[in-house]
Amino acid sequence: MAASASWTSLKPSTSSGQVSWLRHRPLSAAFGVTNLSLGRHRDQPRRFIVLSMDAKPTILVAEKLGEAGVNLLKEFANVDCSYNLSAEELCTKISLCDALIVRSGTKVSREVFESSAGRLKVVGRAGVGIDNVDLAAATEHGCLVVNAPTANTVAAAEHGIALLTAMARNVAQADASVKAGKWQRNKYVGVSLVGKTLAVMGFGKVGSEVARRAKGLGMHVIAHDPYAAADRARAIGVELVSFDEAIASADFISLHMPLTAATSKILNDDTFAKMKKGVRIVNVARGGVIDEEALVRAIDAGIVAQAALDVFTEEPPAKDSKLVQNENVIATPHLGASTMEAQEGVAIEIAEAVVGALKGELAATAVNAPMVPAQVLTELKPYVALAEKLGRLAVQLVAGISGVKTVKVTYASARAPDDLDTRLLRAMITKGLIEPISSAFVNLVNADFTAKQRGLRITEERVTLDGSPESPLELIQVQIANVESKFASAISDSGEIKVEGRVKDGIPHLTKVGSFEVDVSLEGSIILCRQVDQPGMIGKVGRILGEENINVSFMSVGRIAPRKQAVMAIGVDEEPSKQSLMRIGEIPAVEEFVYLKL
Ligand SMILES: NC(=O)c1ccc[n+]([C@@H]2O[C@H](COP(=O)([O-])OP(=O)(O)OC[C@H]3O[C@@H](n4cnc5c(N)ncnc54)[C@H](O)[C@@H]3O)[C@@H](O)[C@H]2O)c1
Ligand SMILES: O=C(O)[C@H](O)COP(=O)(O)O
Repeated sequence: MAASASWTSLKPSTSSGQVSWLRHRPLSAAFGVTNLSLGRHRDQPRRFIVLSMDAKPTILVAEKLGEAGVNLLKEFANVDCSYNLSAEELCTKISLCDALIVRSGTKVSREVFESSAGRLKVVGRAGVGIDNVDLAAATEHGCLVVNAPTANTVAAAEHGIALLTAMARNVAQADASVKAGKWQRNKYVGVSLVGKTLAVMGFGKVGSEVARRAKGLGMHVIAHDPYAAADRARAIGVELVSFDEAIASADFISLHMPLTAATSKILNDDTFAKMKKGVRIVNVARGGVIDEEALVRAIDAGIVAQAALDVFTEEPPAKDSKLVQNENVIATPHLGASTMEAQEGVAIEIAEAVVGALKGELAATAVNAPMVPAQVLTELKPYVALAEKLGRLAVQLVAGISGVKTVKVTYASARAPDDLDTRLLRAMITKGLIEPISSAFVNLVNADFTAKQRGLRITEERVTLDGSPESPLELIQVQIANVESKFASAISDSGEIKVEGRVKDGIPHLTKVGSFEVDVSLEGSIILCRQVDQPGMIGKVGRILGEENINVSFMSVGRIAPRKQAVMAIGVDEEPSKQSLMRIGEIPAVEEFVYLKL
């Protein structure tokens, strides 16, 4: 990563040693949006992705969404409800959209992200499953993916139970028979559920609700989920067992895991062969977790007595699908989430998530970024700002020709290590490090990816302090190794550029530069001066700035010893002119200085 292209570095000759300053390119270019709003009162929420309030974003709703959700979106954005778009039409439209909302019927492929040319900032999945969204491509394009993970849980669980009971009592087949004018009471004798073993595969939100309801029907419920907590299962009277034990002992198997590389075709010829003869299968998860051809074979072989399917590998399945046409199979057209209540809930949940994300709030339902619970976020907010600003300062201290490759971040906290999630802080430091020197748009979603792509290695260290863990962090330190600095005093005794900051009264402060203690609030911009400590320096610098009507927000001097070298940190609200900066550099006692834009 070369720290040069976007800065103007001037080096006027002075009698007092090296003088240099850096001019930062406009932030709006880094964000790739127009009218970026940087002005922020300290009480305003910290924004992560900032879109101008006067440029209304455009949201494409590509599948039917509950009215309440659409109305919420319309309060904030231009909403384009265009359903049944072809892949080409979606790719064409997407370059004009800031957000896209889909259900399970739209493939949000890599081409969609590429076609958006960076404009698409959020994909909202109005439901749970995100297997129709190319998450890797979204992350690489810095596009946040949010879903609505809770609003349809009960609906899906109820549909699972509906299929379970309907299958056991041949409801669908018997109904069709009666409508065909028949009265086949002997043909449609069913099986009872009470006392039977149900294996719930995937003990997440839907799976656990199915388990709870099945217990109410008098079933013996076991579950398999490699990631579920045994005590959560035990609490509702469910035993967690291995995959093989689950499928071998079940009379009924209900699938509730996501479709992933590991779960794809998890029910196949081999696994069907291990099941009890006459097992009955319910699938309201994803069609792809079953090898559908193997299921037909297992039904034909009498291993599987019946299957009740809401989801299919291809949706809709082929009209002549052997599976769907099998008389021992009942099928519904992906109706798990389709209740009035669930759809209203999902629509509101996704509309709020998408609008929040477009406003720059951190999403609680982010799929490709760490979820930060609101409470944690509130607590971390000033540290998030501190982290970005330290990154921004540190990289501006690097001399133009040096390449930033290794950054070490140290967090000092009295909290236990697992009580402080630093992913958000690391992402913001990365953003601060990369954005001033590139055209990259860095956010919580793509921070790690962008750093890796640029060969930037960020290591983190935790220092556990004694004392009260009331505040999450005592200080953050950012060190850049193996570089030269525009401001030699920023190099610590161990040879790295080092900046350190703390939060004081909710405001981020720079508290150390190199080996010098300073104290300046990280607002506006900063001038760092190394000088010979002597009376009148603050006055001299203050007068130069005052003559240009530059407001000084903070000044602090950190020195080795009286009358020896000192570093003066001056916070300014406005950008001083080159002439004023040159005049500061020409003050005889000033040995070096740097102007840093936050
Ligand atoms: N048919 C519908 O309309 C409908 C509605 C809602 C949800 N769903 C689908 O149901 C599934 C579950 O949804 P959820 O909200 O309960 O999700 P969830 O994330 O809460 O639960 C999924 C569970 O599966 C577990 N799991 C992951 N890999 C596993 C594996 N190899 N073996 C066993 N368990 C594994 C996870 O640990 C997790 O506990 C998803 O596929 C979702 O898309 C379908
Ligand atoms: O994953 C889900 O939420 C369900 O499969 C529902 O999908 P749908 O929104 O397309 O009904």
